[in-house]
Amino acid sequence: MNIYYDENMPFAAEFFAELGTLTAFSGRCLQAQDISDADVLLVRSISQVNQALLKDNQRLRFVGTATIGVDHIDQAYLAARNIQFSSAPGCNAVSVAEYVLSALVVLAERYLFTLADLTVGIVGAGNTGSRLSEKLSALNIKHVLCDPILAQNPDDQRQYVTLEQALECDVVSLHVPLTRAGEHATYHLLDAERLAKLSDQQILINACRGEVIDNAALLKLKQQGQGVKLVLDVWEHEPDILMPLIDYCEISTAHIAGYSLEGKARGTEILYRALCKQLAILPNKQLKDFLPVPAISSVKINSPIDELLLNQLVKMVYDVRRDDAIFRQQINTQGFDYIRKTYPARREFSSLSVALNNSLNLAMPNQLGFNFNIQ
Ligand SMILES: NC(=O)C1=CN([C@@H]2O[C@H](COP(=O)(O)OP(=O)(O)OC[C@H]3O[C@@H](n4cnc5c(N)ncnc54)[C@H](O)[C@@H]3O)[C@@H](O)[C@H]2O)C=CC1
Ligand SMILES: O=C(O)C(=O)[C@H](O)COP(=O)(O)O
Repeated sequence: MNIYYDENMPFAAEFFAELGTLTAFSGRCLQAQDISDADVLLVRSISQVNQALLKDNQRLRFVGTATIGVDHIDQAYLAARNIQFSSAPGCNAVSVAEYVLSALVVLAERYLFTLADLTVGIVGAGNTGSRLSEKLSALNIKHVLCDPILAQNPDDQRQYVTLEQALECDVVSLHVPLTRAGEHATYHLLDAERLAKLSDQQILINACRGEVIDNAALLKLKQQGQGVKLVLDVWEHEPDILMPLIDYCEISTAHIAGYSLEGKARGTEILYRALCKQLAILPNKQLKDFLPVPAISSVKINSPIDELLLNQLVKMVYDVRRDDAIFRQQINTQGFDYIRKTYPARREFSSLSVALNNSLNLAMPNQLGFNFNIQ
């Protein structure tokens, strides 16, 4: 069985070598002739999987994308050809939530505000939005959810607000899929009219898909003095992004919000399990056997935990300023994809054990994700 996989898929060899002959490819420039003899194709978000890519292949049985987003996959075409498909729902949701939290911590320090005074509007309350909600709850940060699709689900007991209400919050964080049609289409959800209503007291974070914000309209508004503070991880037309927008960002990064090692590798693991199921074999490998020991795995806290201390912990595991600095330094010389391909290993909060003194700390903010324990 010929298995072709994106070279930017951690532990692909460890998971898949037993199942077939492996060939790695570079995702952005993948072409039909490269995969004409593939039985299994494993991609990431930068490969468009459609009729044009698959036209020379008559034997493909399985396509997997090690990502949450599926806007690069023509699922109707795969179904019409009876090719099994799997994505990796939720694989890097924690990573995205930790990116947003790190950005908020950095901006709180930059502008001297207290996170607990903020209200965050989470637009899209699926996996990434929900993980963010849990972490904000742990920090007592008020937040509201906007998700008109989940709001219709009688089994979902959460309270929802409208998009216009979410856009009035101190922080607006976008967590929707990119959809171009239908009642809840998200393409240019934040168009010129909605963007114009945001003020310089607000923070707008986009770590879902660039096309959810009209980037040209945003740039025009910024050039006219629009003050909203921007955190952009995703951009329209990646990798050929609207470069002048970078200078108007507080934090700008190269679509790496979901790039924790755990997040990327969970995507590989989910596809391994899906392929095993398709082949009717029992999976015998798991991610925890491959993840390296983190550089810093434990710390001890000797005072009561408060917001400042928690902010320090967040930055210790992931400080988004590093990614922002690399982006600004390398985007002109190396380009968008190079920054992503050479992304250093970044671990999730759960990789850090935090020992607390029980007599000083009555409650542990477990939902934040650190591995708290009492000593
Ligand atoms: N920057 C990055 O590295 C990453 C970006 N993403 C992007 O984030 C997106 C969201 O990820 P998940 O939360 O895991 O997906 P999900 O599918 O679990 O949740 C998305 C939620 O958005 C809601 N939604 C859809 N249209 C909406 C609208 N018009 N208004 C409000 N809510 C709407 C859906 O009902 C759903 O609950 C992905 O589709 C992907 O494009 C995901 C992972 C990493
Ligand atoms: O999971 C998603 O959806 C994402 O946006 C991924 O983090 C994108 O990573 P690549 O697939 O572009 O490496």
